[in-house]
Amino acid sequence: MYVVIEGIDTAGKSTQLELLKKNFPNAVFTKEPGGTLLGTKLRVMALGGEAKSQLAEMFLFLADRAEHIEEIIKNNKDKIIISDRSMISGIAYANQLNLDKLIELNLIATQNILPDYVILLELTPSELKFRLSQKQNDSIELRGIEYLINIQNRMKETIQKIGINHIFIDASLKIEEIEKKIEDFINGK
Ligand SMILES: Nc1ncnc2c1ncn2[C@@H]1O[C@H](COP(=O)(O)OP(=O)(O)O)[C@@H](O)[C@H]1O
Ligand SMILES: Cc1cn([C@H]2C[C@H](O)[C@@H](COP(=O)(O)OP(=O)(O)O)O2)c(=O)[nH]c1=O
Repeated sequence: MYVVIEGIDTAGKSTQLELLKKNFPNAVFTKEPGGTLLGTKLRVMALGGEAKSQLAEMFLFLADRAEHIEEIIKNNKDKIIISDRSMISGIAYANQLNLDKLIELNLIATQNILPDYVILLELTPSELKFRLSQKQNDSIELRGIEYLINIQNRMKETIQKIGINHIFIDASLKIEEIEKKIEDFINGK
């Protein structure tokens, strides 16, 4: 079972993943970008803001995704896999091509493998503004509130368009409330 946690930067993914590690001790925890050896190198390049071309940046993430599917997802298909981000981020953050083309490119990278369940943590603009003000931002986060809310909308549109089993959770709820919703969703309650 391949489960992914999605959400724009600061939505609370890492916070919930720490709790999931306690609640699902036998699951395989992974992430994009950077879930493999090659991926750790691609991650540094992708997040460093070095690429002048947005297309080049997108292909770094796609290369990371292709390696991640081959090495982590296919090799653990009998276990519960819980991943921090997925092709949903890949499609939503690469907004220079249309959605159909991006889905096609991402399905090439994933060998047509889709997540079984997607959990999207959803932020309001004001909560996003507050959370970004509380931390040092990387090159993508520096693009701003409107940019990230637009990405969040694209995440929702992508999840609905592909038709993956999903739950959208208000990221401003209490940490424990979110934890409970995620656990119930994964356990099929
Ligand atoms: N439900 C919540 N309510 C309020 N603050 C939260 C909540 N979840 C996470 N945070 C805080 O928001 C910030 C970003 O959370 P984090 O888990 O690092 O997000 P992400 O991994 O999605 O970037 C952290 O300071 C974290 O403590
Ligand atoms: C997976 C993926 C992530 N990204 C972006 C989203 C994030 O800004 C960054 C990944 O960083 P991440 O480690 O998920 O950041 P955080 O913990 O701050 O949420 O890369 C893309 O632009 N394309 C992609 O395909």
